[in-house]
Amino acid sequence: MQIFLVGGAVRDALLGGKAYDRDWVVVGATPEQMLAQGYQQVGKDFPVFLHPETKEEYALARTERKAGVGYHGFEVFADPNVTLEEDLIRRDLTINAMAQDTEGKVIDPYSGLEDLQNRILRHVSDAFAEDPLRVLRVARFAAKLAPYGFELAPETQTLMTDMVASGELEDLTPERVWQEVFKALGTQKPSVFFEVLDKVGAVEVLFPELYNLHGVTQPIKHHPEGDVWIHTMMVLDAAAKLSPLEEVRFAALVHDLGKGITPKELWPSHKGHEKAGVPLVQALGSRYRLPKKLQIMAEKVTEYHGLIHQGLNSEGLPHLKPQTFLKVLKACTALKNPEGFKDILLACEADAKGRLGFEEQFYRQAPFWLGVLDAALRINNQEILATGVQGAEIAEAIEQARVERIKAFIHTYSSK
Ligand SMILES: Nc1ccn([C@@H]2O[C@H](COP(=O)(O)OP(=O)(O)OP(=O)(O)O)[C@@H](O)[C@H]2O)c(=O)n1
Repeated sequence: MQIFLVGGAVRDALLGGKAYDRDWVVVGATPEQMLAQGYQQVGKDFPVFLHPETKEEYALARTERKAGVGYHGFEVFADPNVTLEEDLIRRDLTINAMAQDTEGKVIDPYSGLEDLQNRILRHVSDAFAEDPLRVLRVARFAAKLAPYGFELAPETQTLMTDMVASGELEDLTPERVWQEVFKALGTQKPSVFFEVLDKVGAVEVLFPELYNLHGVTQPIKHHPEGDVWIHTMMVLDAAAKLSPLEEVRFAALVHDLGKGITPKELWPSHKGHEKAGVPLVQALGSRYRLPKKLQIMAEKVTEYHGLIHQGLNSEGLPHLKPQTFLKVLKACTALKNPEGFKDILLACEADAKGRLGFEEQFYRQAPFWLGVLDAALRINNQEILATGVQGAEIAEAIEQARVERIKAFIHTYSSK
């Protein structure tokens, strides 16, 4: 029986990076023989085993993974009927189809090293087409490896385009699709993921709401670079620079979906696109069964980013009524979760970075909104109760006091 390190761990080590997962493949042993040698089977339908010496590390790794620290466990895949070369040829990309023996020697029957050095994402064989998820995996690797500048091999791009055209992506479970999207959102340049998917026709199939943003124009003064799709990709990458949270990045991705359905007579201002976008974000969220936290932030940013940008006008002066400021804060649950509101502001800052001439303005906008929030939160309940109000009137009095505090803050701010 021989054991080889395979996949991402070999690839990332050769790239000089750090690997979290370590996958091994065993050649020449049956599951029974592995069990007899002390390996522990962890997968029911698929032969996945735990190395006898790594049980503790595995247990620790599972806790670490839960805490989001990373994963250093060992998983051993074994199929007694295949050789190492047969195993590797069934893998997705040549850079993922290298193995390393226990002495550290690299086994590379499909020129993965050459592709790694030339920064090429190339499929190993026709077996690539057996799993349509690989279309998303390749896009995700392009995003993950973007700092190294990887390109898609033309033949791989053609195969991916054919796979998309055949309609098989529609059979993927929402969970598998979302898992890839989520990982891609975590990369330094998530736009690469969507650009690659778009190139092979997969955005139209999987995210028609995003696809609709192509060719939709906006005011040229702020968007000399192009349409809402390009703006969205810029905003997404800006969000990735501003926040490690997938919630913020996803909100940035979907914040302008409404522009894809605004009637042409409302171009390029797209008045009302914020509200119009909310049902689209909801539909996308339920299609992929997105986590609630992520979904809620995306809906809030979509609905309120326009108003948040109008907190201060272009001269830097407060621009909304105190009641409207309070309405936005309440709708964004900022009064209950001030830290969460900061994340909403980050998504709006990313939006400003995707518009020429807005970034500077936003640097004043965010602290201003936090000032408004602080004013709204500075309510002394005792003071309110001392006025003698009772029952339902208490809530009204608190509301009124909040409006007054915001008014006072706006006044001080404007007279500075
Ligand atoms: N649909 C899939 C899933 C996995 N693999 C193979 O299984 C390995 C391990 O898969 P995974 O852990 O998902 O990816 P990694 O390459 O380890 O990369 P990362 O950890 O960055 O996701 C891959 O390298 C690849 O060889 C594959 O060919 N096709």
